[in-house]
Amino acid sequence: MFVEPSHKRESQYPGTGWIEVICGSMFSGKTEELIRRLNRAKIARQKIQIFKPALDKRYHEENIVSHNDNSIRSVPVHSAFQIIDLAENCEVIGLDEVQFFDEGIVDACNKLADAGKRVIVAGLDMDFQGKPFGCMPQLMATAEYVTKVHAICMVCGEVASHSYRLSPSNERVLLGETDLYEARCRRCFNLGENAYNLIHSQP
Ligand SMILES: Nc1ncnc2c1ncn2[C@@H]1O[C@H](COP(=O)(O)OP(=O)(O)O)[C@@H](O)[C@H]1O
Ligand SMILES: Cc1cn([C@H]2C[C@H](O)[C@@H](COP(=O)(O)O)O2)c(=O)[nH]c1=O
Ligand SMILES: [Zn+2]
Repeated sequence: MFVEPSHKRESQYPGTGWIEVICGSMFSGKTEELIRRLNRAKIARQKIQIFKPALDKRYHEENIVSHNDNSIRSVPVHSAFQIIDLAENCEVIGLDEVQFFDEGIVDACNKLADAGKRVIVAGLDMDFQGKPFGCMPQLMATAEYVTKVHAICMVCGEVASHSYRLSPSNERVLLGETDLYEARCRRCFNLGENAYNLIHSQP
């Protein structure tokens, strides 16, 4: 479990912030982990602000909601630039679904961290094709802390790191939940649509 860096760090190096990345497949618990960290910052009476890309309106217009129905209030934003201004007066910034932000998000997160803020981002590390998703590689490279969380493979019950798309669409962005995606391990992801037959017919 991730434990926040000591407050001593802040007094040793005043004005130094940092970036935390929470990544993994769909259903791996990224949003739950983001909410957990932000709630702890709230308990510590830190000023927090949470953002999500405006395009993600699956569960709620404003709230960030996990597949487990945990939720926290957030501000939908259209571009990375908006975040710098909106986050000016807070100490801790949370971003969900960060893979959907434009490429300016990497600079924005680094500027905020340089300005002494704790920046916690959660996002898909891979798309439905198993390719690195948007800004995620750059964010992971420039973050101080990277946590990869895992789901359970819906086919075989192993640890899952991939998001398997159940529809034939090839668009990179296709919002959905269990209607369109399932978590899979590498083997079942590569087996594709035959995975259930192949895995469950083995002696
Ligand atoms: N295949 C799965 N593996 C693990 N958890 C799953 C799976 N399918 C549904 N869940 C639920 O999803 C929750 C995690 O939701 P969430 O934090 O929103 O994940 P993420 O943001 O990574 O998509 C789990 O606590 C569990 O209740
Ligand atoms: C793999 C993949 C996912 N998406 C969409 C599907 C969901 O709306 C979000 C991910 O949500 P979660 O909180 O991580 O479960 O992203 C997509 O548009 N393209 C993809 O390749
Ligand atoms: Zn599997």
